Amino acid sequence: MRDTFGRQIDYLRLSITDRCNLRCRYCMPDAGVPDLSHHDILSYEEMLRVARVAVDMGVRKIRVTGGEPLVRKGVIDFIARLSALPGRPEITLTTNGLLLADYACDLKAAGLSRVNVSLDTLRPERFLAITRREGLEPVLAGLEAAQRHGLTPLKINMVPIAGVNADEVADFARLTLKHPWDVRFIEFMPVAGDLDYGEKQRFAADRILGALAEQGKLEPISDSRPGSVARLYRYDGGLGRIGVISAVSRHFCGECNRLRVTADGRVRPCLFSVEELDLRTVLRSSDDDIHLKAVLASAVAAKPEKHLIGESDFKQGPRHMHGIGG
Ligand SMILES: Nc1nc2c(ncn2[C@@H]2O[C@H](COP(=O)(O)OP(=O)(O)OP(=O)(O)O)[C@@H](O)[C@H]2O)c(=O)[nH]1
Ligand SMILES: C[S@@+](CC[C@H](N)C(=O)[O-])C[C@H]1O[C@@H](n2cnc3c(N)ncnc32)[C@H](O)[C@@H]1O
Ligand code: SF4
Ligand code: SF4
Repeated sequence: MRDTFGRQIDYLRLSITDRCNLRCRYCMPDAGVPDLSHHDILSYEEMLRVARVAVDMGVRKIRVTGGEPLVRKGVIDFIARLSALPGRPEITLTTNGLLLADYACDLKAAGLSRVNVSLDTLRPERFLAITRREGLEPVLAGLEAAQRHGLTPLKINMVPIAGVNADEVADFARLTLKHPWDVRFIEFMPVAGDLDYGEKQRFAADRILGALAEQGKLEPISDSRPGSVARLYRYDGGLGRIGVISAVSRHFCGECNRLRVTADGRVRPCLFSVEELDLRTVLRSSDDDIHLKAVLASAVAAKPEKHLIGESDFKQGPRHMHGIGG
């Protein structure tokens, strides 16, 4: 699939739930999310059909996300069926890691290739302040389990916020000296307007790089994979790599290779789309895949050249990140 700007779209981000066992302040309201009825959420059967058709149209990588994907019942079996699809797409997962120690072995056996784990602090009291829940220890155990079971290369995603956790950038970066992990720092993105951190607390890539440089000399690494969102570096002697995902200050939209499907069956041409396409109605009204293909092709055709953050016509959509999947 090629979009109108010549970009090859071969990466599907599939959100399997909008619910979560954490309440990160920049992602989800304190009260959680209103219950969607069983009927509103795509069944695994429906998602497998979407995935099969997308693979048929050229998708090579599927990322399972959420909300927290590991809280949806039956996720292991779903991943096993995804990874067995004709065309054998690469199946990856983005998780907060809380349940990873319990699931890592089964995820690997189900055919999952690797995991990206979101973690914003290495300090227990801050973990509670940021996520409104306890849980640092299980996440750290989850990282070790994922490494042990070969869900690698393991990536950690950290969103630094000034005055909250940005002073831990160097501590996170130092993890790469001892572990073969990619530690990636992500700029906060204004997806929906009413969450906890404001514009003043953004910690942009230049500040991240400044904090990293204080630790030692960063060697840039070139990443030839198309569609990679991070600029990569390494410290001398480090086992792992350091990434900076400058989604706002220096976007990577020219390399965009992705489509998103939400748990309630909408396709989003862009992470920041205000308009979505309704896949669910089409899924439920016809068994002929031709209609499904047409919706996916329309979403690809509707991909914008780039996001408009910082420009006068940028509009925030109604969905929070937990309803999109990152
Ligand atoms: N602006 C923007 N940010 C993205 C996009 N895709 C992922 N991100 C952000 O990058 C961060 C890391 O995303 P992940 O879920 O780990 O996925 P990924 O970076 O595509 O994963 P890899 O396959 O390991 O490269 C998250 O905060 C996402 O919201 C995108 O298309 N646009
Ligand atoms: C929405 S979560 C879904 C998967 C899983 N629950 C997790 O936390 O990894 C995916 C990613 O989005 C990131 N994220 C959420 N809100 C964000 C925001 N406003 N700006 C930047 N990243 C955000 C999280 O840090 C996480 O890495
Ligand atoms: S970032 Fe992930 S873990 Fe945190 S509230 Fe959002 S969905 Fe849940
Ligand atoms: S912001 Fe939109 S166009 Fe840019 S990389 Fe992300 S999804 Fe693609």
